Order: sequence, then C-alpha cells, then structure tokens
Amino acid sequence: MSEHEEKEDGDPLPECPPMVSRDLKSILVTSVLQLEEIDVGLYRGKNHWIPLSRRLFGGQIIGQALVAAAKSVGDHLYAHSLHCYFVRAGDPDIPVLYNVDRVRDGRSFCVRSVKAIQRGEPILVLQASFHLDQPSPLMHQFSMPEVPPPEDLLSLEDLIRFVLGKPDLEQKVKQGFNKVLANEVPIEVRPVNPLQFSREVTTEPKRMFWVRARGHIGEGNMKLHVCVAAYISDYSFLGTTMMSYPAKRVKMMASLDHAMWFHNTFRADEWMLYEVDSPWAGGSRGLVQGRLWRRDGVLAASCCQEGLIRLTAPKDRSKL
Ligand SMILES: CC(C)(COP(=O)(O)OP(=O)(O)OC[C@H]1O[C@@H](n2cnc3c(N)ncnc32)[C@H](O)[C@@H]1OP(=O)(O)O)[C@@H](O)C(=O)NCCC(=O)NCCSC(=O)CCCCC(=O)O
Repeated sequence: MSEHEEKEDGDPLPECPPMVSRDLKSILVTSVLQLEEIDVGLYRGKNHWIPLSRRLFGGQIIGQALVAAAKSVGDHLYAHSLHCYFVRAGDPDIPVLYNVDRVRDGRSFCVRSVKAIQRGEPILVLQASFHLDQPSPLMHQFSMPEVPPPEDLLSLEDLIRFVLGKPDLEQKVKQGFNKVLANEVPIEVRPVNPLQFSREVTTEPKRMFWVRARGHIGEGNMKLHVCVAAYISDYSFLGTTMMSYPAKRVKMMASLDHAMWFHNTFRADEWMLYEVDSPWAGGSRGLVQGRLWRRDGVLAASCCQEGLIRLTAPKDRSKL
C-alpha cells in the first residue's frame, strides 16, 4: 500500500478524483500575466490570487516583472536567469506598475532591470538576463528523484478536505484551511508525502510535490511558460523551512529575495516535480532551494530564496 492510500492511524484517505477537464485557458496567461502597456517600457498588472498574509503573492510580482522585461527582448532570446529583492509588501488593493530599464543589448545576452512600483515606491527590483540558444560541449544534470506519478496522488484541496474532516482540529487551523479552499490558487499541487503537508509529522526540511498551472496554455510560447514557472516557483517554497519544527505560530513570513535559472524548455501547464529543501535557517531568516523537473526527468529550472520568518513569542508560563 502506498503512503497516500492509508494514513498511519488507519483512516482511509479519499479516493483520487477523476482528472478535471483542462480545456479552459489558464487564468495565468489570460489575465495575471497579461500586462497593459501604459507607455514605452511601462506596464500595469492585475492582482489575482492573494495569500492569507494579505500581502501580494511574490510569485505574481516576479512573473509580471519577467513578462515586462521579456517584452523588450527579441523572440530569439530566452530568459536564463533572474534575481530579485522584495523591498516592500505589495498592496493587493491597487495594481502594480512595472518600469523596464534596458540595461544592455549584446550579441548573445540582453539584460533588463525592472522596478515594480506601488504608490510611487518600489516593491520589487528584478534583474533578468536573456540568452541566445547556443550549443554546448558541456552538458550534465543530476537525476530526478523517483516518486509516484501525479495521477496516483491526491490534490492539495482533497488533502485539506480530509484534514478538515478531523474532529479534533483546532478552530484557527480550520479557519485557515477553509480560507485556502475558498481562494483558489491558479496552480495545481499534488504533494508526494501527504503527512508532511498536513504537518502531522516533523521531518527533515525537504519536500516534493507535482505542480502545474491550472488550465491550458499550449505549446509554442516558451517566454510565457518561463513567466508562469516564475509565478509557480514561489508557491509552498519558503514554508519548507518550518518542516522540522512542530507547528509554530508564524507572525510574519515573507520572501526577501528570489533567484531562478532556466535550463531547458518545458510546459508550465504540464506536471513538473518541485523538489525543495531548506539547508539553513537562523537569525529570523531561512534559505530554500528548489529544482523543477519535467516528468521525463529533464531538469527545467533551479530556484533559490531567502525569507524572513518571525514567530510569535511563546507565552510566558511563569505568569500563568
Ligand atoms: C518587512 C521587510 C522584509 C523589511 O523589514 P523592515 O526593514 O524591518 O521594515 P519595516 O518597515 O521597518 O518593518 C516592517 C514590519 O516589521 C516590524 N519589525 C521590524 N523590525 C522588527 C524586529 N526586529 N522584530 C520584530 N518586528 C520588526 C515593524 O514593526 C513592521 O511591523 P508593522 O508596523 O506591523 O508592519 C520588507 O522588505 C518587506 O515587507 N518586503 C516585502 C516582502 C514580501 O512582500 N515578499 C513577497 C510576499 S511573500 C510571499 O509571497 C510568500 C507567499 C507564500 C504563499 C504560499 O506558499 O502559500
């Protein structure tokens, strides 16, 4: 029996749902990553999915900034890396403006710098570099971990529904999970180890999940798939730092910086395995690194992020 079929206490998990129709166009490409051009090199984005923290989702800001950067780059060049700092919390109630600076146009590389702005102040600064597709005598990659295919695993939503069915669940946790269900993220996730997800076990800070954009994007536009992957890469990423601790009350958790390297072509609307670990945490910060694998074992992209993690102080028991 595989781990997702029966939990340790013998409760059966719900059956895997049938595959939903994926004919609908992904909202990421029809709305979130569609920027309105306001002036030369100046764009406006729409806010969509808002995390429980009520600050703008970092992945949305990175994805939109990368779309803005890519607009001034020829179709023969592909984003191979990006580096960014989140310098202020994004306000979900107002749109974000993206101001693109054409830093350099070379024969093989182009570099762009983008400032994401709200109320005249930067909320993110991003640099992205684009490269001509060139042959290479050097070619290597690690091997993809062996995991069950996504078709054999439960979706995040079904796992949440299962956890919500538990009678002894804390009210606050219940409310949090209900809010997650009500506010549909435009990404589909299937965790490889459901017990890790429901925080019923503490483990090494390492986890894997299958992920893809909801809906259909289609073949062809690699520029767009890269921007969608940038959006996806910030989801369930920093939380990996918390996995080796029993559930703690988080006061503030926010990505501080984020970097990505794109290695091979992929489709962000097809399942990719996100392999994430946190090699270090300290000083109210934590580091996470991730690899996005195509399901045929090709390494599509690598990511790295440092985030701020402030916990609420434990109650002073001597005063009780
Ligand atoms: C807040 C950032 C990181 C900078 O902080 P700081 O320089 O401290 O800014 P301040 O404006 O001075 O303070 C902000 C806030 O923090 C309190 N504060 C400051 N220092 C301390 C301290 N030493 N101890 C405790 N508290 C402190 C200060 O009082 C303020 O509190 P407030 O008045 O109540 O606000 C800033 O750079 C920032 O916010 N950057 C943006 C980060 C961000 O938005 N990242 C992207 C979003 S995170 C994300 O998307 C992850 C989503 C994951 C979704 C999923 O996986 O499910």
